[in-house]
Amino acid sequence: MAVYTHLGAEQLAALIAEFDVGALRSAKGIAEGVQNSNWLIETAGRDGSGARFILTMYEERTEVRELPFFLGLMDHLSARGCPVPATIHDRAGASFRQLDGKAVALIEFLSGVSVSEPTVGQARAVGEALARLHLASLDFPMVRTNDLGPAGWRRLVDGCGADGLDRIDPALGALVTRELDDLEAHWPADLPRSVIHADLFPDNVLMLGDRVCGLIDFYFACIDLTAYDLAVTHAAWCFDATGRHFAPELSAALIGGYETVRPLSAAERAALPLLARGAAMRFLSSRAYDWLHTPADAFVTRKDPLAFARRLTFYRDQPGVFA
Ligand SMILES: Nc1ncnc2c1ncn2[C@@H]1O[C@H](COP(=O)(O)OP(=O)(O)OP(=O)(O)O)[C@@H](O)[C@H]1O
Ligand SMILES: N[C@@H](CCO)C(=O)O
Repeated sequence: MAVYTHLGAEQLAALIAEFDVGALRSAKGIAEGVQNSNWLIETAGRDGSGARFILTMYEERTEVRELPFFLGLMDHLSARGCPVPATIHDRAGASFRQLDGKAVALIEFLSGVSVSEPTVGQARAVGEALARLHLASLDFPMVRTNDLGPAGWRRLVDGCGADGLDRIDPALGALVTRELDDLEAHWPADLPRSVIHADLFPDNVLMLGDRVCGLIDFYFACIDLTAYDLAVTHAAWCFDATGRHFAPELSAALIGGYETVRPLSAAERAALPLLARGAAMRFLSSRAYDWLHTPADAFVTRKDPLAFARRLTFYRDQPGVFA
């Protein structure tokens, strides 16, 4: 359960009183998520008819100095009509506050549920929503570089130690070494750049039927190659959880939906196989690092790196899926 910090009722009530949202009525810890602590908050609302919010307490993996970028981006996208939660600013106008030495933000609650077996209609809608996010962020003035690009993957892989990858699977070290060298040598520099979400997995999209109601968890967002974000979303949506089964119909729907809003250039389309290998390497390297550095009996469930090793092999062997 991802509530790492206990907050007492009095402490929560005093915190909520700093916002113009009515008095606290209830607060329930949210089990999903591994990075930060989240509560579903109910208040009386400004007019007494009730209102719901998400309270996020940023734990050590989110850098507080980066919050103005993440929260400012959410406000920017929300103001431009994207289904992104806005932050509720406190009475002094701040988008986050300090509580018990940690940063906390009150965030608009959005309806919807995360799907685990996406349909073609849902994949299409996510593609469209991602393209709208890219276009809506073009005039966002802040900058954050991607610390999980090729140099970041190398850092994580080095952090796995000389035989760490092979302890996960005997063939993993050789695969990663070969692919990482090749990705570093050929990673494109001249494709269009924009804000990217960089982690748009199904658990970060709230849906009702085929409608995208919420894009959440912007804590990896940064400026990078726009088409790389489509590749990340492809890797996240177009396979089963094990990475063994590719769903061509979801792939066509995701990319088709994206292109109804933002057509890819010929260079972006040609780069997709490489970008998808990079996307697979991104999650393979972070999952492998966490796999080796998280005790087996820890509070959080470790995510399987091999599910992304299989995607990496698939993208390497089947570049034609993007033709
Ligand atoms: N704005 C929102 N509206 C409704 N529900 C939300 C909202 N933000 C978060 N949630 C709920 O809280 C859960 C955890 O949120 P989130 O994924 O941001 O946590 P996290 O610990 O930062 O994530 P992760 O482990 O994916 O990095 C989500 O799965 C969703 O159910
Ligand atoms: N979405 C990521 C976790 C956050 O980086 C994964 O599934 O590995």
